[in-house]
Amino acid sequence: MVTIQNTELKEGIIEAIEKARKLSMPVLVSEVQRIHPVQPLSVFAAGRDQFVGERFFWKDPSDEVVMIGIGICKEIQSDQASGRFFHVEKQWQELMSHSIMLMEEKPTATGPIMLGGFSFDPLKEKTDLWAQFPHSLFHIPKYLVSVIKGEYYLTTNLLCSAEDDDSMYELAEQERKSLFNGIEKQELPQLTNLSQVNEVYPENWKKRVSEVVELLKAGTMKKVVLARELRLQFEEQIPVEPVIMNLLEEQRDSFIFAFESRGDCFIGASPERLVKKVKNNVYSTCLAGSIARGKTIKEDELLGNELLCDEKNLNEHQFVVEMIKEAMEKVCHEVRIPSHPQLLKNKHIQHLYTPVVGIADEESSLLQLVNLLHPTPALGGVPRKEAIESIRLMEDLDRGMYAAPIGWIDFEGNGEFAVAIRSGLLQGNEASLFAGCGIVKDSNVDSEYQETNIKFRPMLSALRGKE
Ligand SMILES: C=C(O[C@@H]1C=C(C(=O)O)C=C[C@H]1O)C(=O)O
Repeated sequence: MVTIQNTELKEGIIEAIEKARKLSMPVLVSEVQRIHPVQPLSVFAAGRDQFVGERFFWKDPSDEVVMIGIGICKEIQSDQASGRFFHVEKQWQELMSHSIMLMEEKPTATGPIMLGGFSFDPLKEKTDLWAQFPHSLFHIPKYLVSVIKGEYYLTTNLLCSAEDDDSMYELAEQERKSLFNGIEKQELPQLTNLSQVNEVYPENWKKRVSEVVELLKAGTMKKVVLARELRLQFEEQIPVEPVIMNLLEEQRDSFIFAFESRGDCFIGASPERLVKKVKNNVYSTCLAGSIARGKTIKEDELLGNELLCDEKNLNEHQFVVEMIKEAMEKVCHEVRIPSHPQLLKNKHIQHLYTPVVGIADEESSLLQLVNLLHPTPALGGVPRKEAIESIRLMEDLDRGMYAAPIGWIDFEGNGEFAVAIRSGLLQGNEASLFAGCGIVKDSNVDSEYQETNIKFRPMLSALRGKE
């Protein structure tokens, strides 16, 4: 039983309405209370009836932060191509600067939070595939359940305008009661049958890889990441809940995310952190260089050792290390990076992995770091500008939010962004899955193709397709 306490939300709403009248702008009121433990996926499922299309699920690899956003209190977007990170940040800071917070304690990832992300390349022509996701899109959820180090919190966010009155309180109370009523008895919908898997023009993709290899041999570029798409058909509409459940079970050490917008859902299990900021502490990840998992422990070790010694993969990895180091040094007075990569093993794949830790200068912000880091050469290439231009021109794919930053920010500027890989877009009874790999001048077309097949597996398996 989730008990929602009577708190000072009503007084907060009255105060926010008065403030909204004085300032002639809407004012956010945010209330946080502790609640009894509740299954995160049941909260997500409970939002299905009233808030389908307005939900967000997030879990980090260490289970430190689990968040479920239900409903939209306010949407923040930007269609600007240049300066989009700062445009979003400005809107967020403005809203925060006059918001009212009702909370006895301030654990991270509670209170007003914006959840969402950015597209890979705002200059790439948008296709119908991503019509439901603007290039920069964040939701401040109406109701947010956060599980922080085993403690459970419910945040209620309401945006009060001059025309509102205190009946808002009764409405919110009714809404959250009906959301939490019988939550433990929630039954998750079943996954429907997968009827078809189509590779989207694989031969064209291979041709593009060869063209890029020639370009790299001839020119000054060193690396370009090329991605491709699988299109899946199901017998009926794909429910999000069982897909999240499968990802949670199978991809334990990954960021699990699901972002609903206007009927579609972008979902995935990424092993790659772009950046995390807690006060002045900054964390990032260099992840590039991949090989399959072995079928036996012995084979797995052999493959891992092969990867750790493989020059092509080590070079690909080094591009990422150098770029992340350079980017972080712009806003950090201390950056620590181990000199050799280690292995990061997920269920279907292993990678070269180098963690990065920094101490940020006082005035630097999380979105400033996102701006500096996205896209790293793990998803774009080297040099960054030329590689992005080549991807824009040569890749027959609208990446949308694939390979782009997805995550959250709280009112104190703390938060985390993952790189949205191992991901897919659910659209009614169809899904698109995305996977790419770094092309360098000694790339072999068939091995790169095989590598993308491995990278489709986490999502394919969660959708119960053939692995
Ligand atoms: C591009 C993807 O993955 C990225 C590319 C990698 C590589 O080329 O080795 C490894 C990890 C990711 O940074 C993907 O999964 O789609």
